[in-house]
Amino acid sequence: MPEFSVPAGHPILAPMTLQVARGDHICLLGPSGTGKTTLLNRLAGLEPGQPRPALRVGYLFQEHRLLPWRTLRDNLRLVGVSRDQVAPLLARVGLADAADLYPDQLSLGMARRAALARCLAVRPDLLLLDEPFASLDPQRAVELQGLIRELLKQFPDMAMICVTHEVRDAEALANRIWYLAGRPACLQFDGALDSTSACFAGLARRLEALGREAASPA
Ligand SMILES: Nc1ncnc2c1ncn2[C@@H]1O[C@H](COP(=O)(O)OP(=O)(O)OP(=O)(O)O)[C@@H](O)[C@H]1O
Repeated sequence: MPEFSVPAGHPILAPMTLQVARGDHICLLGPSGTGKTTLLNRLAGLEPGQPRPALRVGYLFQEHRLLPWRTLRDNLRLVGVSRDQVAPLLARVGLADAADLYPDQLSLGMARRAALARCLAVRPDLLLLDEPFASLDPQRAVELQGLIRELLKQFPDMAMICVTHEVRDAEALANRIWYLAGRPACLQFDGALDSTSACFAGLARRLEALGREAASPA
């Protein structure tokens, strides 16, 4: 995977160079408003003046961003999914019967899964998820988490970076944690996640302490 960098002079992010390996499953945590979405945009090559990234990126935005006047089938066809592949792709995300529905006919959870299908359509090297569980009821959130875990198993070379506010999401999905904080924001923690409960509890306490430090005046 190529190196990612943030140049000096960025309005909210400190200069940094980030290495992401194939198959990395990273959860990106940090206080609200720190710049987590901005960092994802940077990684996706969406900031003004950035060149196209040298890898395929699937980006699940906070909103589904499907075209509301097109069916799911057409939304997928427009990103290059062949006629034959629409049904299998929708089946992968549990929407086998939804090809002819419009985005407005979907629940929030279904729309997010449809958007996830569109991300997968580009066969991404890097999957970016921006708060995928936000606003879902606990049952739907657990279902989506299970689906994402399954997809990560099916695509072992794909790297994932998932923004979340819940340390528990990291426990379920990640093998690595980034903690972004400060102004300008930088990665104050980048480490492997050992999901044994003792280590995990220690990590959660450490991230909480980093959050308190970041929030306290200098
Ligand atoms: N180019 C820019 N110039 C100035 N400010 C910016 C720029 N890009 C983003 N911001 C501001 O930086 C802040 C951080 O935004 P961002 O959405 O990335 O944070 P976040 O950590 O994802 O927040 P949340 O957890 O609440 O979703 C916001 O107030 C945003 O308006």
